[in-house]
Amino acid sequence: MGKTSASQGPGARPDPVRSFNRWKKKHSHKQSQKNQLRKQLKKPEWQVEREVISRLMQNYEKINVNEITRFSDFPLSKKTLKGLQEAQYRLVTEIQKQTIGLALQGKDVLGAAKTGSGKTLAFLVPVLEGLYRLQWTSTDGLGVLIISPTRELAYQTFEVLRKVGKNHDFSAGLIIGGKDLKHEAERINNINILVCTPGRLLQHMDETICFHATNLQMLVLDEADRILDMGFADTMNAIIENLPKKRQTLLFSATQTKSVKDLARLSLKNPEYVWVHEKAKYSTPATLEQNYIVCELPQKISVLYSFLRSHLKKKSIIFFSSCKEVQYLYRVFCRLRPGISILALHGRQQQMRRMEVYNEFVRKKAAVLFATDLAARGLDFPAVNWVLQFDCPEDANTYIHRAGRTARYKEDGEALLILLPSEEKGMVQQLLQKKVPVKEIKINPEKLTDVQKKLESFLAQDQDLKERAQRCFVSYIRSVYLMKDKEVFDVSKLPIPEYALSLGLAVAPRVRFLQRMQKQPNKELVVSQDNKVIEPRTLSLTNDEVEEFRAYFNEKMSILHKSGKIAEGTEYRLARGISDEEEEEKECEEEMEEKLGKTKGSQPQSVPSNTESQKNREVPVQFLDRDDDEEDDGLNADFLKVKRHNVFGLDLKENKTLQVGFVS
Ligand SMILES: Nc1ncnc2c1ncn2[C@@H]1O[C@H](COP(=O)(O)OP(=O)(O)OP(=O)(O)O)[C@@H](O)[C@H]1O
Repeated sequence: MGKTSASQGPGARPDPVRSFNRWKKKHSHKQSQKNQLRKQLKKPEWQVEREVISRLMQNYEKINVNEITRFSDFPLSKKTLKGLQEAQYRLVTEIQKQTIGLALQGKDVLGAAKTGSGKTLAFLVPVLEGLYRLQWTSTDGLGVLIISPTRELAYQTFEVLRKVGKNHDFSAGLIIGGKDLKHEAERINNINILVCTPGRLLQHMDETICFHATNLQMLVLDEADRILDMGFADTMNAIIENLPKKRQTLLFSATQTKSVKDLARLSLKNPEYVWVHEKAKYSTPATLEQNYIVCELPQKISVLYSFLRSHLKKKSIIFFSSCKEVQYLYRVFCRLRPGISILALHGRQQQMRRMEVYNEFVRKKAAVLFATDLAARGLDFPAVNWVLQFDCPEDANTYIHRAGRTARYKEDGEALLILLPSEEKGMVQQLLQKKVPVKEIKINPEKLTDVQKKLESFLAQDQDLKERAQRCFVSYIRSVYLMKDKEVFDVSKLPIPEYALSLGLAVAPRVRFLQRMQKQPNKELVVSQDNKVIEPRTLSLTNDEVEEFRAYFNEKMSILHKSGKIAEGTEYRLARGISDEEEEEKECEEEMEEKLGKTKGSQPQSVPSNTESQKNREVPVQFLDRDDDEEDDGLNADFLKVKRHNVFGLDLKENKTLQVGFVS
């Protein structure tokens, strides 16, 4: 019996190799048939997406604000939700909850909410969804315009857009000036979502031949109140004229002012008004503790120094009223070495430098940022513990914006306002009217260090610094002189010679406009030609005069804009009345940092290794000696103890000896 007979017999088993091959052939044939069928049936991707979109859109009408707690409760695309989740955004804030649904439904929205309440995502989510819904592609051109008042804010919005929109395929661009127009013009046409500043946008509309917004679907005006405060009303009108009438418009603002409502009337159609904190007891975040101190002008620098020495491990922003103050005091404080890293941010810096400073301050755990109101609105610096308003803000809205740089998104924060005795009554009244809960606290005189002598000696050795001190002096006086609210700002009440001394100057520089004013009859009744008694003139400008002045600059600005002769950033300086004569010298902050690095290098005990010394050189002033750090905790606790218990010791208003001490 051979093998063959056995395999061919009736009970024989089939050859497993042959039957596997047969099965395999049959299976792969079936598989290829199936694949072919699937290919025929498979819909194009766009079509599948279309179906998803129409399902999402059907759910728009069902959005119930009361049921929304997370972004995923909104009918949003997978791409947007993924971007939000990856950026750790899950729960919605009140303004997001109330506006996203309305914006998805295609309505125009005017949204107002406290600072730090999440307005950026409230418009970015609808922006992404709007274009997704239309299956927008790069060939469709410009679909969304987001207008921000400042370059910094535009940059920040652009960064958030990049983060949450990274799973979409749209192209986004940032057009804020600072680069040459031609460079931007070459790229502007391939952008679907454009984040920009008003001045630069209008310049492109006027000068870049291929730039057009005929396909525009959505316009977003962020920080609308600031756009208007900066004198961009005419620019905005001109921009809006260039946009298609059929579009959706979202307008966001932290404060509700008359001018915002005017802009809304001009740019929105039957808008939904969402003012989430309208009925709130306070207009500032509940997690923000707010206090003010009253202090004579010549003491302010020493108060600031003492404050910094007490908060060496904190992150603080100090607001000043002019660039020149920031420039001078930044340099002086670097030399004073309070023991913490100091940075400066103001409108006269080169754009690149502004970005560097912004990023550096964001990165640092403990640092102090000396800033003008450029940093006051919209900028989102994480984990800022303190906002100190060194100079009184122009009005309560500016106060709210400045203070809003801390206590953002449920975090704690503290705000301290320094007021001159002449500013106290008017400003506190305004703040209370605006529902800002501020309490007066006192300075602990034992914690004050007088730095005037040190400033004098710096200035004696450094002519450049002296000139900066003089410019700082003039610039501060001018800023008070130009303030609109004469109830709060009265230049005649400033102790001019003592202020000059406190800056380290031996004599007060001549201020032409002050001299002119002093020549005018002061507090005397003036008799007109027809023998009628006319109101006495005070040393300050009248409201009408200031208004006239501002109108003049706004007009000048818009003419310059139209003729393309203006560089961005200049507009704010003009609007604030800082003349061209005073054009700033070249920035030399790096040079200062380098100098400081070298000084440090000469202290071998604080430079243990090469790498460390290199690290140290990267920052202007960095914990220059260890004693400072050790002292920090005690000082800080003391400051807080005194503050919390409201027993700041000596009342400055009553005890003038302290003031004399500072000006002597
Ligand atoms: N849903 C959210 N979940 C977590 N964090 C959020 C959320 N929304 C916003 N934030 C964070 O809160 C902070 C403030 O947000 P945003 O800058 O949008 O506030 P804003 O209302 O525009 O403030 P301002 O009026 O000062 O410009 C940011 O750091 C942001 O990342």
